[in-house]
Amino acid sequence: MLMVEIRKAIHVNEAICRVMSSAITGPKTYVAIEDSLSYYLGEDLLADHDVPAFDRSPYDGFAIRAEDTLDAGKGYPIRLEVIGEIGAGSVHEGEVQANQAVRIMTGAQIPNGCNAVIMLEHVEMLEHDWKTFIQIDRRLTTGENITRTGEDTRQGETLVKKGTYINPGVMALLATCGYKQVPVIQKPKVGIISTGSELLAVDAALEPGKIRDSNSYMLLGQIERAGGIPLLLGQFKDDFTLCYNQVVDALDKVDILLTTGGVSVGDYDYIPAILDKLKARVLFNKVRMRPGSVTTVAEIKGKLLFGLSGNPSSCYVGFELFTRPVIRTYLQSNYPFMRRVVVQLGAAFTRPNPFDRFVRGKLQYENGQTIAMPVGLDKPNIVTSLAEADILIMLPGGAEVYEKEMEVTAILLEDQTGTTMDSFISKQVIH
Ligand SMILES: Nc1nc2c(c(=O)[nH]1)N[C@H]1C(S)=C(S)[C@@H](COP(=O)(O)OP(=O)(O)OC[C@H]3O[C@@H](n4cnc5c(N)ncnc54)[C@H](O)[C@@H]3O)O[C@H]1N2
Ligand code: MOO
Ligand SMILES: [Mg+2]
Repeated sequence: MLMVEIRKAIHVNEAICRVMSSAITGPKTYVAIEDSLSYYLGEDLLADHDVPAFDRSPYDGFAIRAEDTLDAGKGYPIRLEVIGEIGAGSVHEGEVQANQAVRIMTGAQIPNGCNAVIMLEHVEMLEHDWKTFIQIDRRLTTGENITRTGEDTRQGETLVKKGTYINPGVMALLATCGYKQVPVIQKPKVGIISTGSELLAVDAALEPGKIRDSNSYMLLGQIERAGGIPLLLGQFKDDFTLCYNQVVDALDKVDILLTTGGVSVGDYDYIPAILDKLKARVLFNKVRMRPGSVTTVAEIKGKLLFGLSGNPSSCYVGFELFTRPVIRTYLQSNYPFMRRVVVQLGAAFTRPNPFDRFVRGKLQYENGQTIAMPVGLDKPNIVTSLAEADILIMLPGGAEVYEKEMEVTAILLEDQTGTTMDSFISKQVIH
């Protein structure tokens, strides 16, 4: 009689800890600033100069000396002679004297001698003896309407820390500080092998008993969202030698390897045997979670292989919980884990489950309240629910029944900010 292997299921937190203890960090490299979006910064970004580097005008108007306006008031305008004009990028030569003004545009350097700016709309202009004058009927204070040197930041300040996700705002700072080439952490190459004799290519017509391979493309998107470079290595039928050779071949080409399917206890589930033959160190092969309980992670010569389930929802959740933080660690992110929020559950879950559940859901905003609304059928083989999902609703296992409007924790899938492992794990209920 054949014996079915009984696997020891471990808690999700324990599984995360085991994976993270084998996660490695990637090397530093340089990319052109125009290509730097979504990389992680490889060095602290320091201000190479005061920003701005000179006092400048925030308005189109006139640079003046505040002391010349001491006697100005409603009905008692004072008059200044306009002795020049500068646009942004130009500098007024010489020193502005008493009762003189310079017409100035937004962003232009404040001329020497001036200490205030008055907006164009607040003066009256007049011509007299071929000269231009402005009339001002209010008193200005020293420093009024002047953007000060170093107001934004001071030279030497750390503007962005190493390990920060480069968003468009960080790109502005990189440009401000003159980074044509940006130090970043190299993105990991993450290989995808789909296994299953039932799998068809995406452009193939359906045949009896067959399905199109959707996990490959789902994982491709998940890898990119996590910050890795996906490599589609193909779909392979359930044949031990074929799959074994593909895995061996792939391990040479990638930093992290993902397989989908063939990881459970079925007759054609060859991933466990492949890991065995590779003499891989299996970190776990059963997790107390739904979906994704069959997720298997192993280490082979310093590389992690994620044996993700073939079931689409299980594959998706297994990736987000275990592979994503490994990719983010490779990228040297300071916050490799997904952030969570405490929200109201939008629909009841009355079927108790001994395993922790990660329900695909979306955030909704109703009457000032944030609601975690489950999307689609909550079964591992479901693919349609994934399109709408932007959160995983965590429902800790046990005898509990989850009523609508109860407070639950939702993991944010689209958020790039992230959090630390300690903070991610401490928010989960430990059994
Ligand atoms: N006797 C038991 N049977 C099963 C168990 C168990 O503990 N004992 N676990 C179940 C759970 S839970 C899951 S999840 C699945 C895991 O199956 P595998 O990871 O071995 O995956 P496959 O058997 O290859 O396929 C499962 C399912 O997913 C479809 N699939 C596979 N690859 C793809 C793909 N690339 N794109 C779309 N869909 C895919 C496949 O056709 C199957 O329907 O095992 C349960 N069984
Ligand atoms: O591994 Mo299965 O995904 O628990 O659903
Ligand atoms: Mg199977």
